[in-house]
Amino acid sequence: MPPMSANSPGSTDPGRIRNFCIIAHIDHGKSTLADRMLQLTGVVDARQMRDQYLDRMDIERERGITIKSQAVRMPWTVREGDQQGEHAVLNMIDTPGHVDFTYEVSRSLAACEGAVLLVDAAQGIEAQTLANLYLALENDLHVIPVLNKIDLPAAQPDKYAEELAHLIGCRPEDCLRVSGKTGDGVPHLLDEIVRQFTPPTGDAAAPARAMIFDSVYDVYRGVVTYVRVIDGRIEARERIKMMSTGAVHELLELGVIAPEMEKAQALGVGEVGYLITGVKDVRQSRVGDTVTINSRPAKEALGGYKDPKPMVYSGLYPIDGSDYPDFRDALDRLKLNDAALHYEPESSAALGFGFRCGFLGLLHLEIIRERLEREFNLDLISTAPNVVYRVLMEDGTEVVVTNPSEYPTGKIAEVYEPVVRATVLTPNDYVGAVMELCQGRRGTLRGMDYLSADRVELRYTLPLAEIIYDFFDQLKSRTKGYASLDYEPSGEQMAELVKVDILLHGEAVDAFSAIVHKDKAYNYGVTIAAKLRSLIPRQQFEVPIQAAIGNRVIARETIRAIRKDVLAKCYGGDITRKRKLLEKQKEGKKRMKMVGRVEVPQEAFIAALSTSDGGEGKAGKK
Ligand SMILES: Nc1nc2c(ncn2[C@@H]2O[C@H](COP(=O)(O)OP(=O)(O)OP(=O)(O)O)[C@@H](O)[C@H]2O)c(=O)[nH]1
Repeated sequence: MPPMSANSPGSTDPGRIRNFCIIAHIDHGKSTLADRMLQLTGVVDARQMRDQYLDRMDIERERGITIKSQAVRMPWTVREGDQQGEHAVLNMIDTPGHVDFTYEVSRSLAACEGAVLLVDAAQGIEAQTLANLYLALENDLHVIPVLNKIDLPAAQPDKYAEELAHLIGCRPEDCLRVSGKTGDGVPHLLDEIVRQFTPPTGDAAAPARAMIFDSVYDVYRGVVTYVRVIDGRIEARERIKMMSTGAVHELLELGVIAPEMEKAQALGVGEVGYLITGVKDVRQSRVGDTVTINSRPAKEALGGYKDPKPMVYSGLYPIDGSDYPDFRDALDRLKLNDAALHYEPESSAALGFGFRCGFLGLLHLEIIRERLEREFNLDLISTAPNVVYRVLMEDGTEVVVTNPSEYPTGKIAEVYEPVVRATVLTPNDYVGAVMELCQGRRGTLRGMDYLSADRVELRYTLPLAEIIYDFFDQLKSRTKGYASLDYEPSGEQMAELVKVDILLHGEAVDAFSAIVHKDKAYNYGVTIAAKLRSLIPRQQFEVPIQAAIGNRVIARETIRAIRKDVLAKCYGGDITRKRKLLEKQKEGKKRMKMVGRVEVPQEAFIAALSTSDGGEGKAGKK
């Protein structure tokens, strides 16, 4: 070990530092490799080791996915090669792998000089391998291609080294081969990280500038902000300033993660660490923002700060109405840790009081919902997710619609819907199936490339609304699980959309209103109407279920009345008496029809929403 002073936080020579991240398609083994690195560098010993050390949230561990990025400082002494014996400080920044969190990935990348591109040697390149690689290249990172899981019998490292080399433009032998599981090849990878990645450069004398690449809420300590120092130096007990808002906070503590929090006196150029200010809300300390010192502030913020905007909305309602206050408190608590979560109260005739919530995507929605149910013990129902529409009225006004039941009724000139640029990677055999699916979802083919003889990249522009439902499940089932998907927002397009209302006994049921493409309106109407018919019990009177666009009914189902058999005791005999009885019954029914209200058990709504095709799309792992 080098003497403490040379490599301790605040006084580390930037020349010794390497800031890097591991990028990979989901399940290609990023967390496992990170675990091995922690062990090999000695920051976690075997006794403390548990799988996926860095994924701290329970949900992360159970789902095996990384939601929030973390950064660990690891000492490494080069074992072989021309730099043998050099004492380096490695900062490994773990990045989330899912499309919903691309913004966090790109911020983490901006804090690094290099990226380890990890590819499962039994699977080859997948859609997020490409997406992450492009993000890394956009951030000017040096990329080390690495094939993982070489211990697997099904591994084909030679084949995929060719593919990877072709993609990056290097030689197949430049692709390293490791097993995160056994540790094979990992020390060599650590050596190569020191050798190939450049150390950070920054102006030590300039006013401090540090980029926030993550910010998490801790119940005991308030918000913990992860930063990478670009210029200057941040010392404990200084007052820091957030450059996007101008807010000034007292710095209570700073330090590094190794892999638990370790207090330090300062953080210098190129260093990665944490800041604690005592603020209680992550919105005050947002990913992408620049931190400077209040007494000597930097003039210009680091570029690239972006406010995360919700892409998908859904109404969340407690199944038991008396849970509403708890639900509100739970959302307030979650918000402290999630700057991207939006919500406002709404009420629905069918579901009672709840909140309209905005999410980055479907996985984000599922995670929040699961956390609400698990950590706060709430039973919730969510309405079909929808995207945000921009409606231009003929009178020139503009309405932004986040809830279908608030779709304007006046004269509409144009409607815009968000679109995404999607990349699908699929084996050659399934190209036809993928194209059929994308076309059925109003996709426009933008390009097609062969990455190798049997692997094709298809690029589509697709309406976001068409993929938030069951697109991913469909893609997987049509390609026997072989295709992978990645997408990013790509503006909006004009579309012929209509609002379909579902009327129960003549009254619109807000929870089922949906904005759909005009060609799909009929299908939506028929499906929901049929589903409700099967779920709502028969009443004393006839209940029509209608799907309508404006005043035009496009589908109808009827729940037949329970017909009391008034003739039961009237054998044979007098036909006029029979007729009289029937007349009377009809009148009774009529009265019921006019004055009666349909008694629909809430369970029926809940069942209809949770099983509808467009209901809770399963985002799953991508
Ligand atoms: N045989 C073998 N299995 C591995 C290796 N590395 C990872 N795995 C397994 O692959 C699966 C996925 O590994 P993770 O490390 O969770 O993958 P990840 O890329 O971090 O996944 P996300 O956090 O969801 O992005 C787990 O079941 C691991 O046990 C390896 O080198 N060899």
